[in-house]
Amino acid sequence: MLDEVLVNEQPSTDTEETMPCFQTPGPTVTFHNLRYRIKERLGMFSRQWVEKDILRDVSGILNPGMNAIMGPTGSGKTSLLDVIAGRKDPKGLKSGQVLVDNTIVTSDLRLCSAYVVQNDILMGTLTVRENLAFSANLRLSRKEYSSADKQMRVDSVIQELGLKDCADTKIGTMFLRGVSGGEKKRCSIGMELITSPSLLFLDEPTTGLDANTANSIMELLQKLSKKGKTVIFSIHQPRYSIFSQFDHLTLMNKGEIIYAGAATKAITYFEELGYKCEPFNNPADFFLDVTNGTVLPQIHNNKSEMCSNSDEMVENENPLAVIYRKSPHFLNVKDRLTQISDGFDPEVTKGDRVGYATPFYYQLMLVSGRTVRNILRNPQTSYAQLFLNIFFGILVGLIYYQIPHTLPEALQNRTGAFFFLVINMVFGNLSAVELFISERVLFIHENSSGFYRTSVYFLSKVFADLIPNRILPVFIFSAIPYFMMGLKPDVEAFFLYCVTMSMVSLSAVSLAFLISASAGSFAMANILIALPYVVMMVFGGFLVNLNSMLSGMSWLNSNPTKLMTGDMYLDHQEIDYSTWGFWQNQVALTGIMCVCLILTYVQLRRINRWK
Ligand SMILES: Nc1ncnc2c1ncn2[C@@H]1O[C@H](COP(=O)(O)OP(=O)(O)OP(=O)(O)O)[C@@H](O)[C@H]1O
Repeated sequence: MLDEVLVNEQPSTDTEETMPCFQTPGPTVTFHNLRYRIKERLGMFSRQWVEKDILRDVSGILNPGMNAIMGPTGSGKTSLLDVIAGRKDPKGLKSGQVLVDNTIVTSDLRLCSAYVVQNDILMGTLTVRENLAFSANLRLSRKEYSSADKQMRVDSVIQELGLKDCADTKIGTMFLRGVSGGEKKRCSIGMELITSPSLLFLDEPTTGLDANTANSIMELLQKLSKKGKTVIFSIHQPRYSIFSQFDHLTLMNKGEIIYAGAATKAITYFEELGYKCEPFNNPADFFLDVTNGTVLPQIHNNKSEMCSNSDEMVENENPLAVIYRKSPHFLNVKDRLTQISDGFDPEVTKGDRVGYATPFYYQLMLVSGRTVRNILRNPQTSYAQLFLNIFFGILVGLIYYQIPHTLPEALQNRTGAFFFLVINMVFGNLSAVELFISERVLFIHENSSGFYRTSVYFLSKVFADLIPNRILPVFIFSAIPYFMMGLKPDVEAFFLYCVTMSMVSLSAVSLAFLISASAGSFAMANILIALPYVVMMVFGGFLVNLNSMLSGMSWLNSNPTKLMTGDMYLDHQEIDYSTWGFWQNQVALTGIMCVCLILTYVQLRRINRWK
């Protein structure tokens, strides 16, 4: 049904707004002599690195249909899937290449294929339908699809994936019970099927699901593959009903392929090597037992001798991998790969026209809309921020209620009150450090799957957080103590006071954003943010006289407020209270804010998207 809507899909010719997809039937993916190496530090503080090959010269051909990559944990299934899908850091690829329909995909295969990650990454506060609509609106070109078309596409996916009953249920968050695990997985697959890709990658699609749900997910994938799509997935230990749906099986062990070919012929292949699968044994379990060495060859022939006698092998060589490389299966694959390599013209490339499906302003509108909706449906932080500001506003107002105009209280209380206000502006914004940490995985996934640009995400978060959480509460907080303390009842003075408070708040928030985009965890972010805040507090001039401190780093021990007027105090502190002196501070705070925001954006662009 879904495909009926999509069969005539033609990629647009517009470079900016095109996301070419391989047409149905899906492409044939070939990988030639892939060698992938990672570098690991020997110890936490060690300067020495060890290199480890996690894919050792693997080659294969994956045609339209159900292509399973199986193997014990740590065998390299996910790594192979990621390298083929273009999701693994290319720096580690020491040799080999991946061809899709005999051509190199130069631009980004990530943008024209679909990849369903193992842990479902969805916006928990949105419903299934809203999540799917978000994907449709951002990933289908507006030139080709009207709103009604997109709506129809969302409905088809819901129908196709059996999500009708939970279409209007929220996905769920830590505080909100949402759809079941199986429905979440279906929704994750649906997010990708929206673009009707004919090449679909899935990383362990059944992990964490009960047997029936896992089965129904695999039936769904099989249905898609029967319509001509190339479905490639890694899977750990499937039950028989799932295994029987595989067309092609790639069996891996320690970064090498020990069998690749028709799933139905795998048992015969291993039986020829002397292994015996008991009549009621699940073939998938049998293969893993063979791979792990738990089962040994029972019938003895030349090949089985090789399997059990590893003395003949070069050290670290896996006998099963060596036998596979000498098998007719592999020689056949090798022949076909050689033919492909011979006929392959490196100049002809595919995917040059990959780009975002929608323009910047449209992405900004949709992503900001989702962010605002997320805040409204998850308003705890905003309420807490508002409550905190009102509480502290009243507290400061009560402590310094109607500040006297006579010395020394007039001066001492005013400096104390301003110190308290500024500190509250800074520390009251600590919650901003969670902004880019809590959604980091979602951002990386959506950004690398071509939903939106980094700048769009950055701007939507900044605006959606700044206005409800940072600017509105500041005005409420500032107004309460101002009038309670009985400060100058003058519109201009109140306005300048609000500007100063807002700028202090915004620069503190920007610094928190920068830390949030740079740190990988809350714990780290909290440590990093405390440092500049405490330094600013100490060096702010309220606690230490800067002049005396800079000259001798000695503590101020005279009490300047005793016999001084306000002007004298400011002079003593060498604070310029002329008009320019005032605006100088605002310019400095604006500068800090701009620098922090620019660096935050740079950090977001630098976030490592590779696995
Ligand atoms: N980026 C990386 N850095 C360090 N080690 C890595 C990296 N990627 C993969 N590895 C290592 O390579 C090996 C294969 O990992 P991979 O995730 O591909 O295995 P897998 O077969 O999918 O395992 P599982 O079923 O447990 O997910 C593991 O030992 C893993 O620790």
